[in-house]
Amino acid sequence: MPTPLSASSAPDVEAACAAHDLTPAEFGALRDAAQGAKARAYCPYSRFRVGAALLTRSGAYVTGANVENASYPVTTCAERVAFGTAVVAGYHQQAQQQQTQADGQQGAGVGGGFKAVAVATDAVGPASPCGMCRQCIREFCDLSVPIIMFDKDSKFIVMKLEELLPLSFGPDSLGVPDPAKS
Ligand SMILES: O=c1ccn([C@H]2C[C@H](O)[C@@H](CO)O2)c(=O)[nH]1
Repeated sequence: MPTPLSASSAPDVEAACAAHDLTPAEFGALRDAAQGAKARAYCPYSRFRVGAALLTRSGAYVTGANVENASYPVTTCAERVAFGTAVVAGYHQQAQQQQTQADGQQGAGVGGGFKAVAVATDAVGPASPCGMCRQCIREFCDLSVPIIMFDKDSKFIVMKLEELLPLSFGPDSLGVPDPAKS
């Protein structure tokens, strides 16, 4: 995690929801899911717990926590655990929904991409996703998707992906269909 951001200008929940097309219920559920996932973190080396929660456009919540390793670089961040889980469940693109249904599996609630990302830590002041995680989010989310960052006291900051990762490189840069737009 980079240096915690200042939460002094944190907007209140209602204003944040209005600005980012979320309901207060969704906002609360994202916070609870991210903080719940944080409690599952496996981080015996850093002791820095991180939880992530994704709200899918179909209304599901998918979570992840950081999973560390004695070989430090093998560690996976909470955000990337959450996206990996979501991809396997088929939430990342509309095309996956069709494929999943074609495979004869449960299609309900699957597909459609993501509406918001939340990250929770025990830091004083919200901490923001690392560069690698920003790039991972970029793979699957619209640039307008809000990233909500909660600190240990649930103080938060919300920023759009395009603010956290300007001039980003993504699937479209390689001429590949963008999962967030399919
Ligand atoms: O965006 C980030 C940045 C860091 N971490 C984790 C990795 C490691 O376990 C711990 C300290 O870097 O925090 C995350 O989960 N997400």
